[in-house]
Amino acid sequence: MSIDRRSFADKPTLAKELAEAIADRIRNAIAERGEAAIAVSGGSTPGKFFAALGKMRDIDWTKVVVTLVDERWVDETSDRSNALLVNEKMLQGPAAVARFFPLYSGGDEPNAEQVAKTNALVSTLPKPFAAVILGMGNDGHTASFFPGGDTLDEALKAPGPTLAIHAPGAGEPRITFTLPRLLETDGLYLHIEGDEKAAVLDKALGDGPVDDMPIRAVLRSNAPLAIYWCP
Ligand SMILES: O=C1O[C@H](COP(=O)(O)O)[C@@H](O)[C@H](O)[C@H]1O
Repeated sequence: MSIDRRSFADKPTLAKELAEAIADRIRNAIAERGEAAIAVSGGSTPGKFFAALGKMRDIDWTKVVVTLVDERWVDETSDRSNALLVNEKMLQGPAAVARFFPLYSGGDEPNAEQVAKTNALVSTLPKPFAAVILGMGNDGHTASFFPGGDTLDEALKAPGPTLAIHAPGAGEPRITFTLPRLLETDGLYLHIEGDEKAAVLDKALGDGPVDDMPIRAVLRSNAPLAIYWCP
């Protein structure tokens, strides 16, 4: 386990520093492989980071593909849609020319047919990811690896690329990249804010079952992880 835990004074500073780190990853991937794919989280935390990254002019956004680590099974008109957040906050200005691969593929339920559609799309992503930016809920979930998830075990072990998951704390049905697929990345980041999340992280770093706090599967993987936190 190699964890680099970084603290920043406030949210704008964290957003700027994280955006610069991800921009470096994107530029390096483009220089090495001609294109870059990043997978970002949704929820309430990443808005400022998305805005800071999307404003960067020294990235060739025509060579960038953005996708989500996970999605609520709602269409993009819903204010619960992670895709809506990415489109409104990041894919504006210079970043508007980037391609976006959504995980939601239609209908009320991520059934086998819908997940197959999403998998067909995300299987065309450049590999590895240039960067994967995870978030974390106060229940210790990350991506849509929720405690009590009906496919949690598979989500943490299967090659994927994505699968459907339902959990009591998840609200809607979900689709999520699997952990092995997310670990195929040049850089792995965890972005959390606030004292409550710092306490959840401290707890997750201690002993205990992965099923109780699925973020532990990330923390206990061999992948180098940079944690970005601010109050
Ligand atoms: O539902 C989700 O929650 C997590 C954490 O979100 P936050 O609101 O506590 O920042 C997020 O990382 C994930 O992508 C999202 O689908």
